[in-house]
Amino acid sequence: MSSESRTAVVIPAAGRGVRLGPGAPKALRALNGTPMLIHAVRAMAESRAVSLVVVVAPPDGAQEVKTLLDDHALPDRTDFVVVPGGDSRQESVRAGLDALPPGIDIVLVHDAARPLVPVDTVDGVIEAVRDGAPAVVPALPLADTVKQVGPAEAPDAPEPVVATPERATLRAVQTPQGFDHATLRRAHDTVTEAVTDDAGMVERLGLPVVVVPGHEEAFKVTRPLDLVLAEAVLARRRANDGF
Ligand SMILES: Nc1ccn([C@@H]2O[C@H](COP(=O)(O)OP(=O)(O)OP(=O)(O)O)[C@@H](O)[C@H]2O)c(=O)n1
Ligand SMILES: C[C@](O)(CO)[C@H](O)COP(=O)(O)O
Repeated sequence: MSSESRTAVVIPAAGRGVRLGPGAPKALRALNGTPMLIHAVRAMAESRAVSLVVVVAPPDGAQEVKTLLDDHALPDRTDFVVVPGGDSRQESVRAGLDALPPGIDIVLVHDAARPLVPVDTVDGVIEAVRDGAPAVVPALPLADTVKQVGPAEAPDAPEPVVATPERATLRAVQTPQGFDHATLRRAHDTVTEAVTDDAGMVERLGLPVVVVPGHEEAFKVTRPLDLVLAEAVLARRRANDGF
């Protein structure tokens, strides 16, 4: 695929953010006074390769999201579309794919909940798809040892550990994940099992998925402490911009 290939991003932003606790839908909560979704949209539109961003809004929040995008400065070279999402991330991504116009060669899928991904990570994913990989995930090695557990023998009993996977072979996967458009479309048209990421659907087609370096700042805002970390990262960026 050449550097002329047209790249779009689907941003699933329709989740509630239950693990973050009560409040507005997660993507609409503020970081340094700006909705998380706007940070995520800016992070993706910062890549010069991205010409279209499809935001998948909470089912009852599409108009609110359109207004948000209108009210915040975004690059002129990028087009924006907003569609309502579904009950699961997988359904929301599919709604975003359905909104893509003809002529898109590369599709990135990026969580609104990863608002601080650096543009170099985005461009690294795009480059790997351009180089011929049908599916690309940014990922980091694990810091913790991971245990596989079995079912507890009683509701109050502790879970038994059944295995310790070799940590050196494990990676924590982030977004944006990048795809040849036809491959991702086929995956969403074919795979019916519930999966937690889009690359997992391509794996089920038997096609290769490759890893490129992720970034610590591409972490997912999932629990309350992640908000503290995100604010700290933004404060550090502001301080660095001051020099
Ligand atoms: N029905 C859904 C569920 C999730 N997402 C999006 O998928 C991304 C990753 O999901 P996650 O972090 O799990 O978000 P939530 O589902 O909102 O979190 P929780 O499970 O805590 O409710 C988020 O940008 C979220 O908005 C979505 O578009 N549609
Ligand atoms: C897509 C993802 O962010 C990759 O790590 C992750 O799988 C989303 O999972 P969640 O269950 O929606 O938090």
